[in-house]
Amino acid sequence: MSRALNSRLVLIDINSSWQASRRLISATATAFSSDSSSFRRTRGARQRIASSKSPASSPSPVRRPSDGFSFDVGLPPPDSNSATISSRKTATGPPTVELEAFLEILPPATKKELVKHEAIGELIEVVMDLGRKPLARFPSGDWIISEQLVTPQDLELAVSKVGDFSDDNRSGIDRSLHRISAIRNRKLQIIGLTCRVGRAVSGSAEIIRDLIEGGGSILVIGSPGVGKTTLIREIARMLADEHRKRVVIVDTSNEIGGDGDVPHSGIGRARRMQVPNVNLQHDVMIEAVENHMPETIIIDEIGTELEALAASTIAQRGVQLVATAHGMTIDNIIKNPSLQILIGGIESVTLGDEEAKKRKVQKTVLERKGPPTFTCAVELISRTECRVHQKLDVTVDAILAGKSAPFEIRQIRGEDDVPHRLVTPIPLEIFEEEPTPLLNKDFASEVLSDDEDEDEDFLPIRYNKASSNISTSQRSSPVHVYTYNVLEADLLQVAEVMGLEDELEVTDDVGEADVILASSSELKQNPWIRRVAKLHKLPIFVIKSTTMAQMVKAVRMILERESFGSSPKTIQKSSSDDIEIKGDAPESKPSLEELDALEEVRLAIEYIVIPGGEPVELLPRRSDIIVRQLELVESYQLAVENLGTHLNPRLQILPRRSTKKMLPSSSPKNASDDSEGTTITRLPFLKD
Ligand SMILES: Nc1ncnc2c1ncn2[C@@H]1O[C@H](COP(=O)(O)OP(=O)(O)OP(=O)(O)O)[C@@H](O)[C@H]1O
Repeated sequence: MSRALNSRLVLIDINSSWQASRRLISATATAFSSDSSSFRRTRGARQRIASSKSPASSPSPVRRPSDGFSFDVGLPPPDSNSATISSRKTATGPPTVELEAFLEILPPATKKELVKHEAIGELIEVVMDLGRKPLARFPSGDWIISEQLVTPQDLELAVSKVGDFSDDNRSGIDRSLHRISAIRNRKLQIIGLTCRVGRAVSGSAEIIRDLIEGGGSILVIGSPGVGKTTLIREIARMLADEHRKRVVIVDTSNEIGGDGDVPHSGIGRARRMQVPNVNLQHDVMIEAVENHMPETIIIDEIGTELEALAASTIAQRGVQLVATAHGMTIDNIIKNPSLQILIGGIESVTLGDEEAKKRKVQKTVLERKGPPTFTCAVELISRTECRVHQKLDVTVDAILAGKSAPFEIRQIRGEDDVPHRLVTPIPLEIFEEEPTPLLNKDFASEVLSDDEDEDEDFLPIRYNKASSNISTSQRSSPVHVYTYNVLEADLLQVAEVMGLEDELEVTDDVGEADVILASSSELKQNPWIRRVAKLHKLPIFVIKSTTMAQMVKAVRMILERESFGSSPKTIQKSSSDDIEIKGDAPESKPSLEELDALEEVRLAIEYIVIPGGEPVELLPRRSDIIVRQLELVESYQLAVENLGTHLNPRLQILPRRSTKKMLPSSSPKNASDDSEGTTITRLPFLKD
């Protein structure tokens, strides 16, 4: 197998203009053909692959104005000459010079075995844990190198050959890109090493060349080891060498520019700032902008809130940012409170009736607070495939609205005998979804029928809102939720953003739970969830997908159930084995208007009156509904006034504690037999 990395030196020499190369790369059907010594691309650009036996032809990776650009696959150590470049061989060949530096740190016996592996050129990591067999990681999987267990001497030998470990327990080999990470025992002695082979992979950023050239800030995300660092190293080189930009790398673990004070040539002309202490990364990021006039800043791993803030400051100063963050998808970033700022931050917004109707969404929505720090985002799926979000703001807005985000899938479609195969962009796909159903609808319609595939995004299963087994008076605060296949952290995060974190708790003891929240797929796969629910007499809320919007709905419905619950109900077994939760007074089921009115009260109190200390005037309502509103205000022990008229009663909730208890009345009249502007104290109150 001869993929780009493990292969011989490849020179791509494009004489056409930069624009031409750009067009070339973005062409959907870019085709290559190759043989052992050369390959052609069908759009006129000339390339040649220097024979691995022709070291003299190895160029500097720096762009030469006269001949377009050139780059090599498999980078030499900076002090090596061209001959060392050409020593790169196919995967089945002997290791390269730089790989040899890596192998040097291994115990001789381990090294001897490892070099025999046919895919040595593709080696990713060697893991050495005290008292265990040494392990090699390849793209194809893990491989036990030898039966001999790792000894303290093996580890000592390795440690003696690498630089000092910094406070993130990482070290490197001078002038190489390899990363050595230590695991320590409680006495801080090193008992394990993860030794990663670092490589500069020229051409690895072709897949997003258009984004790089576009000048926008790029966020690269992907799971550990997928190739993020390798990608941004190449981006740094491209921008510095080919675009002559002033690029500064904030290199926290010396992973991008390699260990030692002279940076690896893999970063080209880009400058590199080392970071003395991992916790100072954000300071160095700001220092880079303030002192070195960069046009682009490259950062590996934005992980803390301070770093995210620094990134946003940098972006505000008009500097292009290229950074990585851990996570598989944008959704992960949105749900990470420390990193949320990178996508603009999120907040919970209560829509007015009209707006809610116009948008066809529930009243409380999550929205982006401000512009994202990055223009676009790249989700690295593998070294050869990524999802591109050209407009991060659009993507984030779509996710928050519970819709599928628009994205582009890009692949490098390589064949074993083709050293490089470039971008195959698939046109932007926008998957429009119907807006999720309104929350404030008749709950009766949300009770699931036997057909579990009912077309609802979020449904309480066999649970009638008016049929809670917990009455308002019995309500335990917070509500304890037991989840199946719904991430606890996500749920709590949503509750926090909605300001409801005190009202909801996730429990891992189903006996303590008030409700069950499950994903529909989980419920389908595990019928015993129903049995558990039945046993504990719990309603099951089902969400179709674990998007933020769905979670918001889930939280709202779970808590609204508490707010609106009426008298204690019982869970009854249906004729089938399924649980059926029946209300004993279906006629008391709240109307849509009533739900809306109560929701208005709840939001006013929880978002404005209590946190902001401001009074809120409610909409005029029918007097029977006013009575229900009063009951709800009473449960918060807040004072109210009637600002309306006899025919048009209207409440104002005041930010002060009620000294009286109100008597809920069943008679609408009670709520309204006053004239304009009279206070609600004319309504019947209980004595203190
Ligand atoms: N395009 C590529 N071709 C060949 N090897 C690659 C490529 N990209 C990455 N690698 C190799 O894969 C391994 C992991 O790459 P890298 O360190 O860039 O991943 P990462 O996503 O930054 O990991 P982490 O999140 O753990 O820092 C390294 O050994 C690297 O040399």
